[in-house]
Amino acid sequence: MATRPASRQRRAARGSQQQQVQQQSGSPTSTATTSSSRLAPEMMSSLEGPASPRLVAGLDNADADDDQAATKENVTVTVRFRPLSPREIRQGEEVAWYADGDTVVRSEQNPNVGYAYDRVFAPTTTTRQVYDVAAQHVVSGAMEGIYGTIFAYGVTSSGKTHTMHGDQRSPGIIPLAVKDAFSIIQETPNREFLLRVSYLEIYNEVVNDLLNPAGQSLRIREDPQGTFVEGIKEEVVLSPAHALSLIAAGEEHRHVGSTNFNLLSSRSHTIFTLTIESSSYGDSNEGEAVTFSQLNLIDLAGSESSRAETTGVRRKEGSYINKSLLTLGTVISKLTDGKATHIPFRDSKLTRLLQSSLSGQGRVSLICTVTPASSNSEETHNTLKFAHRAKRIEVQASQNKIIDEKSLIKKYQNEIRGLKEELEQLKMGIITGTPLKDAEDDNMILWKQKLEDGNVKLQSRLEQEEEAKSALLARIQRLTKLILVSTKATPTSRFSPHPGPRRRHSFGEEELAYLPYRRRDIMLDNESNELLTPGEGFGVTPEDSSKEEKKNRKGLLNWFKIRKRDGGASTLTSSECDKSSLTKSTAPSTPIGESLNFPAEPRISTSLVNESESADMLSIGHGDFPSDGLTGEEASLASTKTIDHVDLLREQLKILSGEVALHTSVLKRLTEEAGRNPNSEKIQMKMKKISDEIKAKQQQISSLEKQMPHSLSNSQVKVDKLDLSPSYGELLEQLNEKSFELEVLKSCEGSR
Ligand SMILES: Nc1ncnc2c1ncn2[C@@H]1O[C@H](COP(=O)(O)OP(=O)(O)OP(=O)(O)O)[C@@H](O)[C@H]1O
Repeated sequence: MATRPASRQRRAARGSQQQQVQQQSGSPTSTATTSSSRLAPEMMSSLEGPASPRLVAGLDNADADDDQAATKENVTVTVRFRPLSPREIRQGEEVAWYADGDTVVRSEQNPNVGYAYDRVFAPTTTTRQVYDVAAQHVVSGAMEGIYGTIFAYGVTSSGKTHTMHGDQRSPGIIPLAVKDAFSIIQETPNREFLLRVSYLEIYNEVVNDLLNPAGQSLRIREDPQGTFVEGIKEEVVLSPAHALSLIAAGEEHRHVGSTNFNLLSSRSHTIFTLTIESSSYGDSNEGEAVTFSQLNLIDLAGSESSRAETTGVRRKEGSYINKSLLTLGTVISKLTDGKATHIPFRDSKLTRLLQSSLSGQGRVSLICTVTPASSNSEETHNTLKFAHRAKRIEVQASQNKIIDEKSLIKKYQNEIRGLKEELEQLKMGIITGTPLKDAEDDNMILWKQKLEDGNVKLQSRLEQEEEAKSALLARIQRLTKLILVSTKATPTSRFSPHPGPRRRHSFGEEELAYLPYRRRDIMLDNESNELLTPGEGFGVTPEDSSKEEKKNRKGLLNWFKIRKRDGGASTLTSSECDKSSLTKSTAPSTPIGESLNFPAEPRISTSLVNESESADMLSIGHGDFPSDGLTGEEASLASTKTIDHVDLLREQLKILSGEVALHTSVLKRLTEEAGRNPNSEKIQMKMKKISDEIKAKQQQISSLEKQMPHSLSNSQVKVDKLDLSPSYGELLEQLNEKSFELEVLKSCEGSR
């Protein structure tokens, strides 16, 4: 008996070699290749491939009609088999369903029962391959303004979280999509982008904000653009590592628990949303509508049979999960039966939030995860029927444009434009409406008088001008860096209607730190058994991947850190911004940067720095600032420096908090591992190392926090010391703006 499940399991693993396997089993379908004609007619669905990525309205010549243009597509439906788990094999489970070729799932018991989909992935398929077929076109569409939704559906323990989040060896659809989004920006030099993320869970029919623990029981509201969650926190993201660190922080708050079937079972549905705005690059975008879309990446909780849990909290969770999934099923049935007059979207939070996607706005990809195991045969059959129905949903892939006031990128672009004009005026000395020439004449007299008196007021005024210019530059630079552009120097092409060469992603260690090293280690078996599938290699050779790994060893988080320091350093120079002081900037300047005669930062880069450099950055502290008893010039420069320093401190705090979240997440996983392997010294050592790192980072956080008010009050004192004219006072007020992050947050919330 022990060998039978293994041979069955191998059969499921060899979808493409099914002919040979079926001959072994003597199955009546042994001569069949992937043929839909053998399927019961009512069970066949279209065998066409997944919707191809198409640009609906080319941005080059988009006019009002083009904007409305839409292409009808069907939801992309794929089925992913996971391998039998060691436990299932030990228990003598047999294969009940298997992949018959690339597009058909067939029942082992009744070979006439089969279902066809856009693609069926055998257990050996890597998540990278799943991504290429089931997700890439949705992600690239979203970057072009077409709403996109990708979700994993299946019974508990069938592999949804493995598919959507993955592990460090095999990152899931979410990290791959995040990485892809940033690669697309890099490959699109003619446009500028603003990306923000939100992350929520629906737990027991309550919507919680995973990025903000205070955001519990949020309300779902509607506006002409569709449903949205009121008060959800949105964060502008600057790099893949930044976005992934937010997911890591969010995962800390997600509800998971162990069930009879899965040690780490998701007890809530999660929706990770990437909001993408873009407009053409440069100053010519004034008045142009902004391309806007959202990409929803959804990890559903798994439906559970009554044998899963019979008591307590898990049972209650299970019934909420089942109810919302049932509503999802009903909604999909009604959407596809053509006669339904009422679609019960409002019957569950999940369907309410998915309403726009399911009613046809944008691309949808449904990845159904299934286990071949015979004990789950009935549940798998239900999943297959659900997937089959969903295939009939029609969606419209149309590009979305929005008007100014809804757009955050527009808000920033306008503000940058305004500040640049102000800066020009300041340079020409006309900012207060008092011609500088007159002022200069006055000042010449004053100058003589002051010289005679030994007063250096003019000097001070020149310094104030410099300071005001620096402040404007700093503000422009801070806003500019939120808008992402490619570092490629020459804009060559607009969005290409044809997909470009396939992007291959490699991740830095820290980017995936929130994921378990190898999720399969924590299956219910309490043993470190391998599932019978080879490790995933992302379609690259081990050699390639080890090279890539080395190249990215430090991950993009470090790039993010050093970039901040570059940004800080540049604002510390004079308004003329001596380029030689910024030789670290490896990428070409953006036009905005050039026109302002200061080097813009490389906003997408994989430049690597080592830990000691980031430690350097953290050591920028009081020592860098002039002590009391400064000359006017020193005080003036110091106030600018101090304000920039406060910004820098805030960003360092943000980065450190992200790192603490990542480390805490790793520690949590290690603790669970230690519970299962109490004698493993290696795990204990790792845990100690991680806790030490958390402590060290927490100390850094508290020392930075102590510096914050000190820096601010220092700055205030120094600014007060200067005898400021009202116009300079106004400009300096900008230096003392409220927290930059708070402002961004407010804008994000206000933009809904
Ligand atoms: N394709 C796969 N290849 C290898 N291992 C897999 C695969 N799919 C799932 N697994 C393993 O099976 C176990 C259960 O998977 P996972 O937690 O992703 O299921 P789930 O559907 O998200 O469950 P739940 O609904 O209970 O959260 C995990 O240990 C996971 O690593």
